Amino acid sequence: MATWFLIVFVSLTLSLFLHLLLRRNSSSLPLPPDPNLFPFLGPFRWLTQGFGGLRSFLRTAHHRLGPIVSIRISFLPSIFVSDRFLAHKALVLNGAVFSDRPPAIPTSKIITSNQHTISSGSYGATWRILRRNLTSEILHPSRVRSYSHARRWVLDTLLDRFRNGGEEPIVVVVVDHLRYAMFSLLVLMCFGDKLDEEQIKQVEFVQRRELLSFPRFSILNFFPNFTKFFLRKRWDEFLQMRREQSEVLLPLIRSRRKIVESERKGYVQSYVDTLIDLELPEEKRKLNENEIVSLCSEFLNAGTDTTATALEWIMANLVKNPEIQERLYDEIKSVIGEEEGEIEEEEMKKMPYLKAVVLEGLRRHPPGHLLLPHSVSEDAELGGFKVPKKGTINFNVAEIGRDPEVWEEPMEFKQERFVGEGGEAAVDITGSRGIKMIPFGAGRRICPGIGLAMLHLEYYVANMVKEFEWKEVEGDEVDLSEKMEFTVVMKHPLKALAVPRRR
Ligand code: HEM
Repeated sequence: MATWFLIVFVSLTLSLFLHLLLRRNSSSLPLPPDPNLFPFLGPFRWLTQGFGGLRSFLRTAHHRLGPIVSIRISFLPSIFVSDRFLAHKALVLNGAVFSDRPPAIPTSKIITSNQHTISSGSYGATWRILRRNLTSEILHPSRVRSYSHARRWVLDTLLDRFRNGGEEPIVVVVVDHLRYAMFSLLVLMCFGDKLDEEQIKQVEFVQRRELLSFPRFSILNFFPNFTKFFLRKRWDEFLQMRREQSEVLLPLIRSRRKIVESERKGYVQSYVDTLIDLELPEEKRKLNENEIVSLCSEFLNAGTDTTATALEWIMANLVKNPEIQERLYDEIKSVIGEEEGEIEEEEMKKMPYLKAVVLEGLRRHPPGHLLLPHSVSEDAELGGFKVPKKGTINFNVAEIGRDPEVWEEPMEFKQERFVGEGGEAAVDITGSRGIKMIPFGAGRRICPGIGLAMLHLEYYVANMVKEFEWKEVEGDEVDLSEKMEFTVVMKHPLKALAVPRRR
């Protein structure tokens, strides 16, 4: 008895001692270096230049101070990491601590219905149930297969637009069509029914307006009590935008609710259907309509802009490098011949060159140059520095994918990196075995849409190249300069001549 007591006593004392020691250690560590001499004033310089300003500011800061820096925008530091080993250590090896999200700023609170979305939710039971619902009910491979008719419908519309009713080649602003196509597809997956062009355009309008207005409304979050008084008009404008979004999405949600409640059998399940009956475990209640609007909005934004942006970058590189496009077309012909009709998903599995082109597109031009902000659930250590609880930490996706230590000539588009032995198989795009590129993030917060996104990218690139030869337009040559919107887009949108392969 006395021995047992002694063992328990010693173990408890030891763990208490270790706990205190670790606490002391992590809290006595310094914060990562701050490039600003005057912490709060410095960021104003790049805030006035938008996200593009932040990017060049970070590049200089990392160059000067190393792969982990901190910047003070509010009272808690924002930490930025550009090193792949540190990213792996935090996101994968220490995922339980590094997977939280910071508390929402006032405008995000409204957009996310108080953090009741997957991307904004704190790391806990509500986030888990929302994420599991999306992955198991909508993004599961068998469910994704059931949407193949929708992908084909959208492809036909897209190709018709490129043909523009005739056989003569036309010049197209590619991204406009790609964006509309991705909206048509995601709106269908979200609300179940094929909507007409007018309705899809309405959804696209309210969603894009929300995405593009982030910089305009971000000022409202600095001292909101003050801005509610002095910037009242801008607050009204912001709230009006949210109301108009609800006016477009709510009728679609309500009509779906009727279908679910009438227990009609035999229809393909949509995302809204899965949300209607979902129970929130912590609050022991179902989602309200406002929360369903936020979740639908998240689904649409997450799956459209990112994919359309990546598609545009890939097509731009195929236009700029006709020899890569021709090799891709040769691969397509070798698998399916020159017959009419779409390339089916099964056939894409026999196209390694296609996959290599898509991966190189994501490496060289990741749609997001940073992840969404992460936060730690307790004080933590990274790279010898302290990461304080509730501070934000983010990872530089673009710098990691362009690291010259890993990628030879990183700014060149070289799809052969991913071909053959030591190629694609050697790069684990999920980052779980080690990070070389993280266009979808890594660890517990990794993009749950990774499978769907890869499918959409491969499917639309392959079918667009099968139907058309994409050529540079004289006077409108491909320019790979970047511009920061919600994602990092082409500063000069791709214009290309779509020449039908069969007339
Ligand atoms: C090329 C297309 C896409 C890219 C490059 C992309 C990239 C990303 C990235 C970088 C993150 C942040 C990860 C982090 O914070 O650690 C993310 C999160 C997320 N993505 Fe995607 N994504 C794409 C497509 C999609 C699609 C098709 C969907 C679903 C329809 C989707 C749904 C989400 C959601 C819900 C989150 C939040 C995850 C969480 O916080 O747990 N994404 N995505």
